[in-house]
Amino acid sequence: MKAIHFGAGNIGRGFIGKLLADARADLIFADVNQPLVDQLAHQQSYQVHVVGENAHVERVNKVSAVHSASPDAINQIAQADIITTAVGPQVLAKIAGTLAQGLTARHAAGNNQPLNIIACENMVRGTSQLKQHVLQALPEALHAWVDEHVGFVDSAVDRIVPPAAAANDDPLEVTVETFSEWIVDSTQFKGELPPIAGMDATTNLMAYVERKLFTLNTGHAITAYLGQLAGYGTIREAILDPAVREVVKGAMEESGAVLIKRYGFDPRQHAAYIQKILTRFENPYLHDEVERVGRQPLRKLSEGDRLIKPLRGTLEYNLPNANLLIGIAAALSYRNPQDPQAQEMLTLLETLGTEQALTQISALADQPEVVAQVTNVYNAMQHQA
Ligand SMILES: NC(=O)c1ccc[n+]([C@@H]2O[C@H](COP(=O)([O-])OP(=O)(O)OC[C@H]3O[C@@H](n4cnc5c(N)ncnc54)[C@H](O)[C@@H]3O)[C@@H](O)[C@H]2O)c1
Ligand SMILES: O=P(O)(O)OC[C@@H](O)[C@@H](O)[C@H](O)[C@H](O)CO
Repeated sequence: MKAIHFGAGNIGRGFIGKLLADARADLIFADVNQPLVDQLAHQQSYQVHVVGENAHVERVNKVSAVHSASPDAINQIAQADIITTAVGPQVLAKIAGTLAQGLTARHAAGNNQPLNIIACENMVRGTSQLKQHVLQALPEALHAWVDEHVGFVDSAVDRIVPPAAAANDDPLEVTVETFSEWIVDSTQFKGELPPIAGMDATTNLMAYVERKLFTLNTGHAITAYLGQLAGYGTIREAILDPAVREVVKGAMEESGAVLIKRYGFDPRQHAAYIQKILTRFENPYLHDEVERVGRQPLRKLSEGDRLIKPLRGTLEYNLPNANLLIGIAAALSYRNPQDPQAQEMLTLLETLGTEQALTQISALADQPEVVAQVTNVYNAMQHQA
């Protein structure tokens, strides 16, 4: 099995790339970070520290790396059996051009073997969105061939992987939690399901994507935003504060009530799922900064993402949402001069005012009452800060 993984970052090296290597795939990382590409190409292996219960170190061997926009990457796409990504939602559109060039070369070479492409990003049906970008970049004459031979497979991916400590002298080493979950949509594959241990297939992907994004990521984001407001640097410090924990747990329960109603999850199992997530946030072996988890607040406040989509669910089913509203106000309060989206959000708040900025950022024009409620909480937070 020949595999190309776009994005040799935390989740790329620490989770998806590792599973592909464990499955004995011939694995090539594709990234834009040239020093990282050079280091991987030179070293061809790296260590993964699995921390928590049964802590141990694993080595990933025999990997190679190319620049993601290079002719090498295009050649590799022409020959690959599986392509995965962990580049960030906003980067999918950027790699679509390279994928389209690779597919064009594959077609020209007469390679009709099935190819499956799986985006492993924190978003709902990210691969389907990537497919649209790729089709836009391809001549129409190739669309039918792509439909026949290339599977665009949506997935849900869960493993907390913060960046390695700055003091670490091995830039390739990654530290990961023990827990991991990678679920793919079995209905979208072309050819046989690739034999990758740790990749589980389902016919009911949406339930798993929303369960993960609207529980773990909802709680994670709120922990980060309330954590920053309370002056904490890490997720662990924040979640150990009873006041933060109460809102985070409450917001996950509010979102959970929507998920239970929508997908029929067992309420007791869902409560256990939330409890396990709280324990994962407390992980004493991970140093996960609130700035990583809170990154790109405009994305996190967008209508289909972890804060607003669960809120919309509570409005649809007439369910409680007081903690989600606090979480949204905390997200608006997030400040980070190093994060372009945090800066853009601040500019919007200053130029438009809170109500109009939130309405625009989160597409809430039809919910003026909710916007007013969040604004009240936000104003109170600014006075306390
Ligand atoms: N870290 C986690 O805990 C975690 C867990 C689950 C899902 N995710 C998701 O995985 C994705 C990546 O997250 P991460 O934490 O690994 O981020 P990261 O910043 O560590 O890694 C992203 C990598 O993508 C590379 N990249 C950027 N533009 C590229 C391009 N055009 N072509 C190829 N590579 C490019 C970057 O250089 C970087 O190495 C995100 O969508 C994130 O939401 C992360
Ligand atoms: O990657 P983001 O920015 O969408 O979200 C930040 C974290 O919540 C996220 O990376 C989690 O660590 C991950 O989703 C755990 O599976």
